[in-house]
Amino acid sequence: MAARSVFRSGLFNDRVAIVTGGATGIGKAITAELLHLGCRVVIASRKAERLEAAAGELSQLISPSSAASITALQCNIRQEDQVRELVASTLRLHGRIDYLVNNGGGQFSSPAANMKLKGWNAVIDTNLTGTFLCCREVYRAWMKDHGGAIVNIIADMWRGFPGMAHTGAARAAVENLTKSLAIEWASSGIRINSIAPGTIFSKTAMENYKELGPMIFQMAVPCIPAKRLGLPEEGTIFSKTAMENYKELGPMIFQMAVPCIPAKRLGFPEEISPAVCFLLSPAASFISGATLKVDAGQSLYDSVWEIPDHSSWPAPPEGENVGALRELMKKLKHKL
Ligand SMILES: CCCCC/C=C/C(=O)SCCNC(=O)CCNC(=O)[C@H](O)C(C)(C)COP(=O)(O)OP(=O)(O)OC[C@H]1O[C@@H](n2cnc3c(N)ncnc32)[C@H](O)[C@@H]1OP(=O)(O)O
Ligand SMILES: NC(=O)C1=CN([C@@H]2O[C@H](COP(=O)(O)OP(=O)(O)OC[C@H]3O[C@@H](n4cnc5c(N)ncnc54)[C@H](OP(=O)(O)O)[C@@H]3O)[C@@H](O)[C@H]2O)C=CC1
Repeated sequence: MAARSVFRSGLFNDRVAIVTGGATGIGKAITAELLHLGCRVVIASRKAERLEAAAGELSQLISPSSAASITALQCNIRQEDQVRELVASTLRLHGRIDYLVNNGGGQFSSPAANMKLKGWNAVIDTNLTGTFLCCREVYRAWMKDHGGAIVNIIADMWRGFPGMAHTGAARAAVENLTKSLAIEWASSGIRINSIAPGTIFSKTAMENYKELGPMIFQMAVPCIPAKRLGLPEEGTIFSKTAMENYKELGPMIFQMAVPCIPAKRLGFPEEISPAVCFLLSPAASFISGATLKVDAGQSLYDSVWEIPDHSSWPAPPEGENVGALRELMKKLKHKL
């Protein structure tokens, strides 16, 4: 991974950052750019092996004359004691914490009606409670008395998040948490902002959705007049083996988002990290409680969620306008 940055090298010399989820995807790009700018970075997530491998790889990017360093610390942000230990270890190691990037998180894709409480809780605990715990611990242990800057990575949930309702709810809550903390902690000199990425491609993000291939069958249901999948004995599509064949197609859901992105391409982690560095930097010294959408306008445009044709909606109230429309439709039908 080659780190590049539009910012002045040495901008973050002697600064210390914690980046959760800093070993993969967007987090890895953020870590690489912070290192390039001279920062001492602690990356934290659950999978120790992956953390160590990323730390080894990213340390190769640090030039011998740089003040930068990278340390991997295992931490499940859902666990209060582990978050406390992450913050304490960082302070033991570096003696300060200037920046926190709450990037660790994620979800699975599922219609809300099918979600188990355990799955709902896993996503809320990770994205909302995990972010809260990290913010609270760095505040209590360091930033309360010394100030600092925090960036929370959220998501494009502005029109809800159909198919991932749990993460939509959690990210909207983090956006609101960002505003509350911006006010509560202003007097400590803490700035806190959010970044809402559009659809960002990375190998690890893609792998998270590999089980979605079989969903392609379910997605076809609205288009089938019988409103259910056919069975093999009916000579139609659904069978276990047919489904197995589509296992590889899950990651295609990233590609399926492209028509809904005004840029007509996916975003990449290296297009999120400059926005994070900007919000951490002195260039953003008057910005707090804000959310920066980094989505090429995706949130203003189209949705991948298809609503099948239906007639389930309650009828409109009878009156002259409904009557007029009915007459018009009758006439049009007659003409056609
Ligand atoms: C396609 C375009 C997407 C655009 C937007 C993209 C956004 C992104 O965020 S991409 C980044 C993707 N990366 C990740 O999501 C990585 C982190 N994610 C996770 O670790 C998991 O998704 C997690 C948040 C659910 C946590 O997993 P884990 O720690 O393994 O949780 P548990 O084993 O405790 O499972 C709890 C519970 O959750 C339910 N569940 C988990 N996975 C699924 C699934 N694929 N389908 C349905 N339900 C799932 C399930 O109930 C689990 O419990 P059990 O029932 O006992 O298995
Ligand atoms: N890619 C996209 O299109 C978008 C991504 N996002 C968000 O951006 C962030 C980064 O995602 P991205 O890089 O794409 O995907 P990745 O799957 O590569 O990154 C998710 C990271 O979060 C870490 N993580 C997950 N759960 C925990 C936990 N309980 N404790 C500590 N770390 C955890 C993972 O590490 P480990 O498994 O080792 O714990 C992993 O490093 C996530 O919050 C994601 O939801 C938001 C909008 C769009």
